[in-house]
Parts: sequence; C-alpha cells; structure tokens
Amino acid sequence: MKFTKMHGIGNDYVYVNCFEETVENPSEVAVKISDRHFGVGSDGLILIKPSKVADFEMAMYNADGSRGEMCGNGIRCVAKYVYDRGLTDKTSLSIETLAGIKYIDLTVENGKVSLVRVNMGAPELLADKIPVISDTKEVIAQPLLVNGKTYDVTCVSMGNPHCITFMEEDVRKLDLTAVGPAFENHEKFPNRINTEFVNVLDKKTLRMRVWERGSGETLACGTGACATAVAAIVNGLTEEEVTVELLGGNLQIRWDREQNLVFMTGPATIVFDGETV
Ligand SMILES: N[C@@H](CCC[C@H](N)C(=O)O)C(=O)O
Repeated sequence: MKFTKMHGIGNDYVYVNCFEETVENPSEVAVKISDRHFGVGSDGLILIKPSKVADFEMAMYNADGSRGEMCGNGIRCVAKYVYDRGLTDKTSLSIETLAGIKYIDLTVENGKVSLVRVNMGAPELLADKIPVISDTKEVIAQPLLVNGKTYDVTCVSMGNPHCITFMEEDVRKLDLTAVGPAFENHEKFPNRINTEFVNVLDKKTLRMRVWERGSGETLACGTGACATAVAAIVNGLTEEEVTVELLGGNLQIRWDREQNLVFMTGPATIVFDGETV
C-alpha cells in the first residue's frame, strides 16, 4: 500500500489515496500503521476517497482503530494533498466527512498550498447532541468530578465531541496520561470524548493541550481548537477571533456568530511518501 505521511501542526496521520489504493480493513490498518515502534508511527489513518456529494471524501480513523467523525488538522492535509498532487486545480473545494460537507479555501504559493482555511460549520452546544449525559440542556461551566478532582467543564461538538476545561494551573505542567483516559471514558460521555485543557492568556489567545479520544495526547487538534474557542467565547473569556497555541503550533479560529459558522486557518505539511512491505 502506497501512503503519504503528513501533519497539521504536529498532528500526524498516514494518508492513503483511495483513487489508487484499496484499504480492505481501515480500522485494523489504522492500529498497525499508527504504532510508533512497529508501524509507520502516527495519530491515525486518513483515507482520501472519491465522493458523490462533494469534491472528495475524508475518512479518518484514530490510532486505536475507532472512526472519528471529523478531523480539523486532517482535512487541511487532505486539501493540500489533493491540490499539490494534482487531483484538483480548484482553490475552493468541498470535502465530505461523517460530520457533513466542509468547504475549504486554499492559499497557494509557487504552485503549492501554504495555508488552508476551513469552514468548520456550526458548533453544537446541546448536551444530548454532543452527547453528554446532563440534567441541563447545555453543559457550560459545570462541575465534573474526574479522578477525585472537580473540573469546570464546557462541552461542544464540532461534529465530534469535546469537553473543555479552563484552568489557572499551567497546562504545560499537567500529566495528561493520568487524567486524559479518565475524561475520555467518563460515564457522562456515552461516545467517549476528546478533552482540551486550556489557559486563557489574554482576550485573543488561548494555550491548549489535548487528550484525543482514540489516540491519546496529540500535538494539536483542529476540531478541539475550534470547540475551545467556542467554549471560551460562550464563557465570556475571549473575543470572537482567537489564536490557539498548541504544542505543535498555532491555529487561527474565528466564530462568526451572525452566520453561526466557525472558521479554522492553519498550515498542512507533507513529510514523506512510503510503501508498506
Ligand atoms: N485530531 C483531530 C481529531 C481526530 C478525531 C478525534 N480523536 C475523535 O475521535 O473525535 C483534529 O484535528 O480535529
């Protein structure tokens, strides 16, 4: 199987061009190929496929083989792949995901994509749609007991579920391997959850670390950065356009509240091409 290793600010996946390749059991392939010792090493597997309803389809699998509805860093990489590799010459394109069709604008320099802006659609705050088990319609700044400690959490879906916790403690010092799995598998989250640990640096800047459902700690999460920006705005912590600083780099996120659409802008990088034996 031919593949391409790519990353979006350090959130790395193995990409397979399914116009040329067939992947029989993507969940199994995702587990094997993601292994950082016995495989290629990645946060998961992303298939680039033909679509009947959009220009392309993206199918994403976490490192544990589970399917993610959407991947913000992944969709920027898919957009770069299809343009740079000549599968399209469009600089505005649409990509089908399990979370609906996303619309993308490319910045091209010297024939290659340098920046990708994604219309991520509307955020979902209703608890039963995320889903989060709750007595209230939405979960905004509510206490959640995890491993004997109470966290103040806000939950948002960007097509996939996120639980955001703003804290005073420097998130760079947290041991996510201790607390991440407890959030991910908490009884309140029937579909498990991605968790963002966040410091508000100022009205325009957030610092975030993420524990991803199905992949553990990653260097960045695009849907997580969008969900975090929305959570910060509904909690009155930031303005409507923010820079989210992640371990692997920065993303620009804007929630246009008039249209109720979230826009994410960031880079995408091709690392190498390979072939499995
Ligand atoms: N890293 C991604 C999100 C990948 C999916 C997530 N782990 C899930 O299961 O929902 C991003 O950049 O958005």
